[in-house]
Amino acid sequence: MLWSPSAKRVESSQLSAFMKALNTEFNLNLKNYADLHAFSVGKKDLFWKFLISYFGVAYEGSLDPALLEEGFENYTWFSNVKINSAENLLKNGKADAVALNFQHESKRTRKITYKELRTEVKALQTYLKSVMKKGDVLAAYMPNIPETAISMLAASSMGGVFTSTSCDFGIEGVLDRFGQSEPKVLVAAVGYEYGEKYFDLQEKLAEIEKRIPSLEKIILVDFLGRGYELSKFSKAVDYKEIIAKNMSDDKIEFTRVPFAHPQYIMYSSGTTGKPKCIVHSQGGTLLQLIKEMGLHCDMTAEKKILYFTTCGWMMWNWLMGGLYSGGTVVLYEGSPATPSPEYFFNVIEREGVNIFGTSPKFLKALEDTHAKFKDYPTLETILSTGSPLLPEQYDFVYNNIKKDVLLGSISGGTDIVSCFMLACPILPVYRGEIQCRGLGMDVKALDENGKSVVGVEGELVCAQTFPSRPIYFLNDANKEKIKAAYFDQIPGVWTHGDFVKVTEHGGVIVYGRSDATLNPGGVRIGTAEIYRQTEGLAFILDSLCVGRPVEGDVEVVLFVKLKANEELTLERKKQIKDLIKKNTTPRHVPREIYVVKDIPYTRSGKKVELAVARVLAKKPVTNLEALTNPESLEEYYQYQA
Ligand SMILES: CC(=O)CC(=O)O
Repeated sequence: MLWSPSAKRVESSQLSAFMKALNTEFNLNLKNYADLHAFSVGKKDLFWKFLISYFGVAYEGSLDPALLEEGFENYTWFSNVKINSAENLLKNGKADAVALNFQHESKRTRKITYKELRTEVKALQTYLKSVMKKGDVLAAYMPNIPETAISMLAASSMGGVFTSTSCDFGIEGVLDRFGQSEPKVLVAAVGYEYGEKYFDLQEKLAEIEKRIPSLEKIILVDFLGRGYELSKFSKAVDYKEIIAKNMSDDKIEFTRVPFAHPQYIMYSSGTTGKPKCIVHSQGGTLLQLIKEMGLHCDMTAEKKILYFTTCGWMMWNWLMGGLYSGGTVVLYEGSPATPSPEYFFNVIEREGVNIFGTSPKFLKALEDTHAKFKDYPTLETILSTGSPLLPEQYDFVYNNIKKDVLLGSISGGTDIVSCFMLACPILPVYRGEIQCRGLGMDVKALDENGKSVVGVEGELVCAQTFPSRPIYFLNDANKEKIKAAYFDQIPGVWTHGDFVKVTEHGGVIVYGRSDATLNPGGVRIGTAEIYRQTEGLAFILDSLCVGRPVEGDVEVVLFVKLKANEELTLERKKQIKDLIKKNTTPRHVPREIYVVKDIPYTRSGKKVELAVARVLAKKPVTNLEALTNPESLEEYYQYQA
């Protein structure tokens, strides 16, 4: 065990208070997290209904029945409820409490109180009502700045649907996404800065305006004040101007919509075709995020949460859930390494961040740059997601960043705009293990016979339906795409595509994507098992491991990116192989180890093993726009089977 919460932290947590209240309400005797989790999945209808009343969610209609059908065939949660997610996200913050604290790499900042936020959302909503109606889509091609959150809240407040990509997407990537979701309104930054470099987006935007026929208006945001030429566009209006014109003291009108009304369109980052458009509900997303923020992250009105994310990653949508608490959401825009990782941590110190979210990739970069850390008195929780957090990274955080901190690896994704496994303020942290399975999420590891197993690797499934499952996919009238994505593999359950182990502590270890598992000699090996070994080596900067088909079998091939001025000598190859053999099994040992200049990553920071595996297996790779560095794939072609 690396850390355990103090008695005070356990007692003062919202999760403990929630469990107590649940015991009183239903005359139960739940004593610990395992009991609470068992209740939440055993009596899921009572659990979700209680969550709604406990957290004071605003809605109209009847909570009965919580669910019309068991199973995953149809979305039938709270079919008699009408709700508005923006109304809920904006209702709890005190007028003068800071809702959004914007921090830019250039040291620009802006703090917006809940009162100011409501006023700006109202102003934008007034304008949007002249262009779009309930059910229409507003797309954002935006950095992580307050205007993006305001656009989401304004669209949601009137029953609009919100979708976003980050500004580093190229034209084709934007068209692949918004071309499918068909927005009426596009909110777009005219430029942004990253790593002290300015990226002017005007040319790209002019092209996008021409190529998305559904667009009726483009709202241009010049948040850096660099100026732009409105005449380059035929449908553009200026964000600041429309806000100034529509300012009023009137309250926002919230359109309550059916619980299963669409809220977000998200995009899969597959490498085998156009991204799939995953549609999430207003009610399901809201409930899930209230649960995760309130119970699992212990976010309150007094706290500040910063998750380092772009608007092209679901963690942005997740972060917006922090507003429900009435606390502060800190938006960080720019490169976390500009001017230095230390500067980024200064933000945590200076702004008094309590919950900080990052990724294993950033933690590794911090380790590699030997960043210096100070004391972060307010920091109580560090979250990490994007890929499995390796055991050595737990050591790094506790030895270098802070000793008394809850290190919560969390895992789920775009498909559920939330998590299956996550942090828990009343449980200890074990090295390399995600603390718990989420409340209301009937998560299991199934072996090859479909049996739920503990202590051995299996396929991650969710055995029962949950409110934040997608309502549908776009362009999927016969539900073929959604079935193929989650329900075809193992009948009756949600198969997530992760290869995991449920531990004896009730925690979970993720070994990688199950479609990227290596199968040499028929034995399933998660890629994270290999990275655990390679990425601790001082000469390796990064690595990627895939299976290469050979004569009816698969051989393990390892690609390594070396640190500057390092070499992969024969001794070092042997060292890698010996280490893998010693700490895993002989089957894990790579047949070949190749040095590459770069490892391909998605824009949300995931290694794209599947794309490399397809290259090696001579299969086509598409949707390259999902990658930050698609050119890196070139050098892998020489290693084809
Ligand atoms: C919560 C997550 O699972 C985020 C991700 O890895 O995309």
